[in-house]
Amino acid sequence: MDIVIVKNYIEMSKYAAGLVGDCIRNEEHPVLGLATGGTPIGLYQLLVRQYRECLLSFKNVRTFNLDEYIGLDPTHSKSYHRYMQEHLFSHIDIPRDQTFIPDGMAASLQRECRHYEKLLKKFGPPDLQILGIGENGHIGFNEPGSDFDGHTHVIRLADSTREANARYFQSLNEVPTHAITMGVKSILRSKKIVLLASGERKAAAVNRLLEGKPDPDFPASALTQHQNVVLVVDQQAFGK
Ligand SMILES: O=P(O)(O)OC[C@H]1O[C@](O)(CO)[C@@H](O)[C@@H]1O
Repeated sequence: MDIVIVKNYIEMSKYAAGLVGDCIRNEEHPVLGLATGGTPIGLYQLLVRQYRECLLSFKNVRTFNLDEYIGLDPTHSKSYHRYMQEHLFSHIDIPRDQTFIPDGMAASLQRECRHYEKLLKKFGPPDLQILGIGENGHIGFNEPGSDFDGHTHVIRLADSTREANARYFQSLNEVPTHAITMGVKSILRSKKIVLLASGERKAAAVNRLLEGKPDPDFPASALTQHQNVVLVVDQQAFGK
């Protein structure tokens, strides 16, 4: 794992935007794996800026999001569908049918998981996968105890994740209890993985990741089994 230590959140976002820009410019049909949450918002702002300045086009890009809450309609203000529209898709020239996010409202969630995995196999794997890290070590919504061989599946969110994400909702009660997430194995198929971590809240998770021991109780540790991972971490999250 390559480790890039940057000063702060802005520098982390800039570094990541550089890697995404390189990927889009170098690949004929780039496939990006995208994350949500607070971590990649700065990255998306920079990508939108590069598009507006005509430095980047997303016309040939396909995107796969890691996860979606179960039970939230795509128009729900806290759904990841809506998040992606608000932070990225509605501001750039990516064709709608080239963006994929699991459907958390699907009548059959199991069928939706299989369908998403098929799409990943057909168009993927991502050339570059953006990841954040949960305070409990989750990647996507693969919670502690997740199988490293897992594909896209339904997951019950850990209490610690619901508590951490309650800051995005009006109250803890509103945070969905379940999500669809790409599995650890689906994530590890990506050609390159960029893991972003910013702020003191992430320092313990980053520390544990750097211990380097694969442990299903700490899902991010699966990344130590991948040959092309860049951890972009700011000084606070690195604990220095
Ligand atoms: O960036 P946050 O809001 O701290 O969340 C950490 C990670 O957990 C997830 O929200 C789970 O989907 C990631 O997408 C995110 O990067």
